[in-house]
Amino acid sequence: IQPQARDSDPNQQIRHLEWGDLNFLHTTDNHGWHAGHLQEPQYSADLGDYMSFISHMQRIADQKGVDLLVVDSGDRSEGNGLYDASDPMGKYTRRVLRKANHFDLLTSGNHELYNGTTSLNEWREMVPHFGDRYLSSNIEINATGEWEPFANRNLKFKTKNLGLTISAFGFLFDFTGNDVNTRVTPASQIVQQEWFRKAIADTEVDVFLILCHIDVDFLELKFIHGAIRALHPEVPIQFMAGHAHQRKFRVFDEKCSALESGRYCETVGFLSLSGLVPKDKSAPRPRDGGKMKTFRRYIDYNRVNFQHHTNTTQETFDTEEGLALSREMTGYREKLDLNRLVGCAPQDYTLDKSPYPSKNNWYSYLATTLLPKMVLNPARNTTPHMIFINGGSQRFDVFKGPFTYDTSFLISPFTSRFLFARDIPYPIASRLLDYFLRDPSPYAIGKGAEEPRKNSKDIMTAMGETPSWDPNYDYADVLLGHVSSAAKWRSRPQQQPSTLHNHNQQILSPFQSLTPDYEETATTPNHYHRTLGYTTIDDHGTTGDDTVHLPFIKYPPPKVLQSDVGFTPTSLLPPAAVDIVFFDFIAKNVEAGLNTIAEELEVERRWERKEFERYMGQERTLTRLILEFVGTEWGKECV
Ligand SMILES: Nc1ccn([C@@H]2O[C@H](COP(=O)(O)O)[C@@H](O)[C@H]2O)c(=O)n1
Repeated sequence: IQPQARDSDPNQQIRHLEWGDLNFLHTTDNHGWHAGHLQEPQYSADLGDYMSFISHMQRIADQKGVDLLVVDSGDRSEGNGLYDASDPMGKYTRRVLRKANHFDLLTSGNHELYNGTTSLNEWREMVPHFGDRYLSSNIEINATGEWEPFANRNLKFKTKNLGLTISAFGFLFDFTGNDVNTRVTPASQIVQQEWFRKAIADTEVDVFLILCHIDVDFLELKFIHGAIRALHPEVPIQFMAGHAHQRKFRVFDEKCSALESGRYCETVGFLSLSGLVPKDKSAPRPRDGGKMKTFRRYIDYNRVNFQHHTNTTQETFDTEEGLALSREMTGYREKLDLNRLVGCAPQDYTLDKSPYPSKNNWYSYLATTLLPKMVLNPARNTTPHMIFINGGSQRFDVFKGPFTYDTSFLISPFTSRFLFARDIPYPIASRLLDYFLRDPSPYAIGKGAEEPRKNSKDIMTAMGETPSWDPNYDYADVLLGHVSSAAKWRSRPQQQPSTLHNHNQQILSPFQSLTPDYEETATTPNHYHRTLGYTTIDDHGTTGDDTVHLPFIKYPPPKVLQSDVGFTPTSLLPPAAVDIVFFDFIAKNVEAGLNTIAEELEVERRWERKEFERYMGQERTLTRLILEFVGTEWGKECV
């Protein structure tokens, strides 16, 4: 744990783990948060603590004679000062991850590929270090003038204790926002390639393991599932998924499920498979034979929970390696000056725990206060303008109290530049937001590829081209929006709110009664403390989270926010034309939006991206602007 962080409340109710034959610890979308959450005790463990946890879990697995695999689904990059403040970015993150060397298997996310230098450094430093264990079945890199697989496409191996034969792959969703030095082949094409078909034709495999940076509800998983199931109706398939920044678990069939383990070092996903029978007759027989069973649990990323699950104490938990790694990260954080106090946030500003717009919402604060004050171009300041920011560019809540140099990266890590399109006729400009809201491009977190993924034509084409396609799949649920059995849980009859009480015997609000954990709450002994946290509902029900929490309400964040400067949109006399100011990250969307609207309005003018100009200097990133704003506007007396 880092010196500035605090341990979580030890008096919370924690649900246990059920070990199986093959067990997993899974992380995803950590985005550089390996030093832990300094302002949130519930997620305050760091990578050193996680290493100690893994070593105890490994000991338990060995004692039980079962297997444990530690896997990571990518997006280790971007989103925390430990990653973003170094030059080159990720220098220390990659170093500590190599030193920890704790992954049995890992793969890449989209954030390893947005920036050409990031992908090159990942390929140069991480891929050779992890060797065969770094899996990437659908990414290629051109680092030497030739295209080559980014990492190992498939690994077949036997587990240490039970000798289970695993065939593992690593997939990224159909991502198209990558730099030109990498290319991503859609899963629907990979499943038809010779090498993949040969690999899945293997009849010795006990478990197909698909490590992927793909949300459990994305269509890509159906392609992979369908291709394997067509050859192996009975062999277990396990997806270890990522990308949506959520805790999710989805059942595909009796022997196939997908686990997605949240984000930002808030969650370690635990999954166990029991009832596995090795095809290799010389392998030891698992004790629990019989019907296959899958168990999942989302562990809150803190030392108290890690100790609970390993039956250790403050005195017996830490390993030498874990402590050394924590110290090393403390040193890097000091070197990067991440603890420097910049200002004091006067209140909490949240991305999705308060409605947009409202006074506690960060996007609202940006739109009304910060952007108009900080996004400046002396030559154009007097021209009315609209500033557009894609919602996914803002990554984390601001907490009341100390705002450090590190915080600026947690909130807004990207180095996007501000561009502008000058003198856009108001009738066109005023329709842009609506265009963005209708456009399927990824403006927000976890949204995936640019192409509309629910396009029935694409799906039918792919089905036709995949000879082994399982005709029993119901594609309607993909086309219409997936309704998993989680929805059934949500819609099942609830207890009356008036009969429910929390541990302080307060009557719960009707909203709270919607969360199934309250059925437990009503019968839980009073001595447990309840903190706000995850109350996940997934395909196995309502008890996936290891810690029994009070729920927080989540509101939809804006896909794109608009800040109007120098005019009042409701005025009867709007300006004839405005400047459109935006991140270069959405430049192609602005270009497409302007031209689509112009066409709709039968205006002849068309725009090209090369006409867009810099609104501010290259170094005036939103991260920098936030730092300057906080330093001058928020004061340094934290109460
Ligand atoms: N340079 C960038 C890169 C990404 N974004 C935003 O992040 C979203 C993707 O993040 P995930 O963690 O969900 O993979 C993407 O849709 C953008 O909204 C950005 O703003 N700038």
